[in-house]
Amino acid sequence: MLEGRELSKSFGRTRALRGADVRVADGEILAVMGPSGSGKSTLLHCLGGVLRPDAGEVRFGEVRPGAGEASCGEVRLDRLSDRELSRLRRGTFGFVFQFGQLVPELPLIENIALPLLLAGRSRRPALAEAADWVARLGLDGLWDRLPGELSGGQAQLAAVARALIAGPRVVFADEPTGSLDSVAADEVMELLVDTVRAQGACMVLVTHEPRVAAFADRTVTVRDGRVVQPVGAR
Ligand SMILES: Nc1ncnc2c1ncn2[C@@H]1O[C@H](COP(=O)(O)OP(=O)(O)OP(=O)(O)O)[C@@H](O)[C@H]1O
Repeated sequence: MLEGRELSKSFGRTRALRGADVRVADGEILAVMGPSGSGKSTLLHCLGGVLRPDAGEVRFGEVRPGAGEASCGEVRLDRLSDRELSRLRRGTFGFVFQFGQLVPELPLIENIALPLLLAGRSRRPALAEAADWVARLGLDGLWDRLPGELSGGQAQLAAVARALIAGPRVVFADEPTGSLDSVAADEVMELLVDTVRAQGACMVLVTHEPRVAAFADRTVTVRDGRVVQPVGAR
């Protein structure tokens, strides 16, 4: 459903990606591991349409059996306009990063409702849906707190809820538990993985931690800007 082929990306003289190939199947949770600076985040950003690769292809959508290369359900992200990319990022993809994703001036409930409000949903139903998430996160009573008044774990649960509330087809998570202790990290991972599976979405999960990668269906390693497939991988 999501595939990067021969992806290359440089920042000045730094070659962050050097022909990376990766594929995420429908409903699959893929962990991406590898040493610091090997290109994991750059790969996630290229797959998620945050960065445009210098070379290579990013394909997203259904590849129907027998429909050939140019199946009509498939989109080439690397060829989309900035406007089309931003629509895809807002409506079809969900993002969770390590830090600082909540809008500091908005209360918890409005932070969670934000994707629905940006998509044009009226305020009342959007806030009602966000309130269901607040309850599910066990954060009842904190709905009007500002992000600065939440613990790191609570803020990260809210960031996950915000990434998932609009039902994205692909979730991109870059070190989603990097700033948390192991109890809060497990809570965040369980919420992410359970919801991604329930929604039938797929996920690209960048992490340094084997404990977090263990939540995935499959793990690949990035080394020097290329994806190294483990022995026996599909
Ligand atoms: N915006 C940028 N400008 C300049 N160099 C960058 C930029 N983003 C990444 N790089 C460089 O590209 C290389 C790959 O970075 P990337 O963040 O993808 O690695 P990573 O594997 O995710 O690292 P980490 O595990 O430390 O987060 C690094 O050498 C990094 O310094």
